[in-house]
Amino acid sequence: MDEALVSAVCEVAREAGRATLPFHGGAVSVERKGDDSPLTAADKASHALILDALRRLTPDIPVLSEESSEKEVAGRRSWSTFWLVDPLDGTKEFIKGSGEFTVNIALISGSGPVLGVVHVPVTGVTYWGRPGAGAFVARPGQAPEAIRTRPANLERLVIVASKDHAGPQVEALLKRLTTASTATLGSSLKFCLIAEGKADFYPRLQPTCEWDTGAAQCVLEAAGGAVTDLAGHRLVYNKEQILNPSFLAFGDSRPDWLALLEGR
Ligand SMILES: Nc1ncnc2c1ncn2[C@@H]1O[C@H](COP(=O)(O)O)[C@@H](OP(=O)(O)O)[C@H]1O
Ligand SMILES: [Mg+2]
Repeated sequence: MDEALVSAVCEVAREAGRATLPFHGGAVSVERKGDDSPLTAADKASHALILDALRRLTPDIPVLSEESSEKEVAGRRSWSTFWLVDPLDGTKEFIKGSGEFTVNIALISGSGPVLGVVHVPVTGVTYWGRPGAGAFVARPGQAPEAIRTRPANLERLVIVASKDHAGPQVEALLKRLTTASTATLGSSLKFCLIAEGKADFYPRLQPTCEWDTGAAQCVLEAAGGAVTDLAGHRLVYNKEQILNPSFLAFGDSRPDWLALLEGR
């Protein structure tokens, strides 16, 4: 993959982020999808912009977005390479006006991501990563920097968890670990904090879909971390079900994260 494609995809994510901002921070009208999850005009604007831009950039690579039809979701099984897009991850946080939402674009090849771009519209920060090429962050007005996960210090862990969908087992862990500091955050930002060495562990036992994790998993893996199911297998893509299993995301693979989660 050439660097020009990587830069172009980062620019698509930034443009999509700019398209969400006029809808942010005011009274935003919310529709409910078939599964009762929220949908705003910002999700739709970002989806339309990304679809159009990726189709122009790589006409031969199909695109699957959270806002694609169910027919397209089912049709993806025959694709070997495709763009996997969450045009606005953290819609609940977007509606609250918290700024903890992201634009996510992954390139899936076979069963895993080979490029991931996560953009944070409110701060203008963009993360990207490719296996073997490393992970990077670009902050507005600054040159891109390489990012790496950090070794976990079990006495001073930083644990990140969903603000809206943590669930009882993760909440119990956060209460039990008095030596850890915790941050609850919306969206794929949680993976990015681990990728840049500011947090150690993100346990996720509540449902997510492949588009919620593909781009950020790629950034985290390229930064030295991993995302596994509870049996320790890498989270994979283009599964029969678009839903992911419960997973553990971490920067350092040495600690027994499942034992920590289960209080063993
Ligand atoms: N019941 C459910 N089934 C599938 N995915 C769910 C879900 N509840 C939440 N999610 C996913 O969790 C994401 C939010 O995660 P978090 O709480 O970490 O911000 C949502 O992303 P969207 O905001 O893109 O819909 C949604 O895709
Ligand atoms: Mg999402």
